[in-house]
This record gives sequence, structure tokens and C-alpha cells, in this order.
Amino acid sequence: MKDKVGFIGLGLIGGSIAKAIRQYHPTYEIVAFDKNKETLALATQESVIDVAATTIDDNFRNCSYIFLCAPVSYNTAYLKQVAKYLGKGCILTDVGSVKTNIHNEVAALGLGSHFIGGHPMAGSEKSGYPNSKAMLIENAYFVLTPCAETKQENLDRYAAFVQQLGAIPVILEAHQHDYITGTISHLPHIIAASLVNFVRDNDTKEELMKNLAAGGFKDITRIASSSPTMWQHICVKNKENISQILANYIETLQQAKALVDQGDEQGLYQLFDTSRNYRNSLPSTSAGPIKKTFAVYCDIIDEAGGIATIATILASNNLNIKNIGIVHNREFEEGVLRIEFYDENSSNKAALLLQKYRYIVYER
Ligand SMILES: NC(=O)c1ccc[n+]([C@@H]2O[C@H](COP(=O)([O-])OP(=O)(O)OC[C@H]3O[C@@H](n4cnc5c(N)ncnc54)[C@H](O)[C@@H]3O)[C@@H](O)[C@H]2O)c1
Ligand SMILES: O=C(O)C(=O)C[C@]1(C(=O)O)C=C[C@@H](O)C=C1
Repeated sequence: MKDKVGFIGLGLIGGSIAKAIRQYHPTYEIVAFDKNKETLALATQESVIDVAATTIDDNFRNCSYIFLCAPVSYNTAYLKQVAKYLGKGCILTDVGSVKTNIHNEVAALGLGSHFIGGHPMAGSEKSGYPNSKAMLIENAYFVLTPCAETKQENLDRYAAFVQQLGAIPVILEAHQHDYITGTISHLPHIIAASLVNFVRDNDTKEELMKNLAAGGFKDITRIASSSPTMWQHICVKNKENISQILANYIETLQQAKALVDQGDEQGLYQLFDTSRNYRNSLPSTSAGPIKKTFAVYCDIIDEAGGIATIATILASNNLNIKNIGIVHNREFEEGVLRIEFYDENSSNKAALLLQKYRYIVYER
């Protein structure tokens, strides 16, 4: 019998996992239910799924895995409904950003021998199936939270499956997961959202803040464009952790304010120096949506053929261009040419070469 995998919710994350399964296990049968009918139609048309279920029904019998990939409160609510389709050996999992709540419900329903929580530490501010891609989970940590009743062989099987899809399994206890993600994911989303709203509420009539906002504001607020429903559910379900973490964070903001109020030069230097060192020490794996890119930026003379000249110089030195285009933003007043390469070595060589040809090259 063919291996079968079920999805309940086929948006950004469900869709990405389904596409990765299609890529690495092309013979697996994939059945999905999503409240959005267009999503199911598109996934069927793209042959990502084999069966579009109109509800959670018999199609979910005999699955090796069932993934719950809707917003977290809905995943928890679906446990009861899905329970009757769990055959022997079926691993029931989810991809939710909060784990304790679903583990509590799993325990209440006696589903501990089937359930292993899952959470890929990758994503995007874009949501929905059309934005999903197999590569999203590639090289990303994928947290697994087993239950007390989880058999070691099932945990090993799920970890191996995650690895086959290109992700890196990490086993954590659900409470610990929620405190960690509360700090590194949920808090940053609340900060980004409230910072964006703070600017909106304090902007001038002419919206000068909105128009002058440059890289700093945009870098720290990308995630404010994320799905409001998803984050509403996360904040409700990880309430205790987030509340405590926010209180602690507000205290560190008060300390930063005190440094500013006191004009404490040494303290302010320390604030930025320690943060810079720690930020620079973050592992630069390619996990997550921000893949490492290798690009050089250079000024070009504003005349016909400017880009062609550069492309010819690079090509004649065997440097393959992955992407090329003019960037117009306030960091580069007149706009610059951004040339992306496939690897660091090519990018470094290109920078030296272009400098030799007297182009002004920027390193970022
Ligand atoms: N977006 C991220 O960065 C990210 C990363 C890791 C984990 N997660 C978690 O993954 C889960 C899904 O998030 P996403 O980013 O894929 O969101 P999404 O909005 O892209 O996808 C959610 C999907 O669930 C469907 N859905 C919503 N309510 C439903 C219901 N009641 N019944 C059936 N289908 C329903 C939607 O139609 C949509 O296709 C969430 O639990 C989230 O916490 C998200
Ligand atoms: O990169 C993003 O856009 C994300 O928000 C991804 C992100 C995160 O906070 O890092 C969001 C929620 C998840 O549960 C895991 C990953």
C-alpha cells in the first residue's frame, strides 16, 4: 500500500511541507482539507495533492502522518474530529507556533500515543498556499515535541522523515518550546506590530515618517505584514509566557530610557556594543526565509549599455550572474546596480574585478 499523508490546513506551512513531500517522496499519496476551496483546487491542479477532501472524512484513514496546519486554536479544535481516523502507527502532528495548549488537549483526549508536536522554525510574512514552497523548510530547524507516551521508534521515524524533507529535527519539551519561541518569535512580532502602529499614530499630516522610513524601520518591521489571524491565535494560546516576557522586555526598555535620560555615554555605548556582538554571533545558517545571498552593489554610469558593459566584464571572467537589477531606495541616492552571484567566492571576485575597472563597489 502507498504511504499516505494527510493535511488539515494547506497554507504557507502546510503547502510547503506537502510540496517537500511531493519533491522527496513523489509516490506518496497526499490528501488535504482546507476551508479555502480555491487552495484545494490549485493544489490539485499543481498535482501537489491527490485528494481534496471536502471535510475531515474517511479519506484520512490509513495515513502514516496527519499534519494539522491551520492557525493554532483550530488545530487544537480539530483533534477530536481527527481522532477517529487515526490508524495504528499513524503519527498525528501539527506545525503550530505554540505547543503547550495542543499537548494539554491531546492528553485530555488520550491521544498521546499518536501525537508528536511539530514546529518548523521557518516561515514568512506572506501567508497562504500560493506562497508555499518546498524550499521554505530546507535547512530550517524543525522542533519536535513528543508526549510522555511517544514510542522512541515513532519519534525516530518522524525525525528521519523531517530530515528527508531537508529540515533539521530538534527535540524539545513543549513548555520549554513555548518560552523560547515566546522570546525569539512572539515578542518580536508584537514589537514589530506595535512599532508600525506607533509610527502610523505619530506620523505628520503629510505622512513624512511613512515616506522617509528607510532600511532600519523596514528591517525591523517586515514581520508586521504577517497574518493577523495567525498571530491573534498565538498570542491567545501562549498568553502566560508572552505576558511575562513582555513585562521583562518593558523593563529593559525602561533601562534603555534611563540611559538616554541620564545621557549615560558609557552605558549607551555598552548597549549597542553588546547587542552588536551578540547579533553578529548568531549562526549564519541558511535556515529560515532569509537565505544568505551573495551580492555586490556598484554605481553605474547612467548611459545606454551601462549594465551590458558590466555583464560582459563579468561573463568574460567566467562569473555567472544569478540576478541583476537597479535598486532605487534611499540608501543609494541615485540607485545602484545589484548583482547577485551563486556563491561567496564569485561575489568577492566580482567586487575586486569591478573595482579594477574603476567602478565604485559597495559592500553590505
Ligand atoms: N507563517 C509562519 O511563519 C509560520 C511558521 C511556522 C509555523 N507556523 C504555524 O503554522 C500554522 C499555519 O500557518 P501558515 O503560516 O501556514 O498560515 P496560512 O494562513 O498561510 O495557512 C493557514 C491555512 O489554514 C486554512 N484554515 C484556516 N482556518 C481553517 C479551518 N478552520 N479549517 C481548515 N482550514 C483552515 C487557511 O485557509 C489556510 O490555507 C499556524 O499554526 C502557525 O502558527 C507559521
Ligand atoms: O520570518 C518570518 O516571517 C517569521 O515570522 C517566521 C517565524 C519567526 O518568528 O521566526 C514566525 C512564526 C513561526 O512560528 C516560526 C517562524
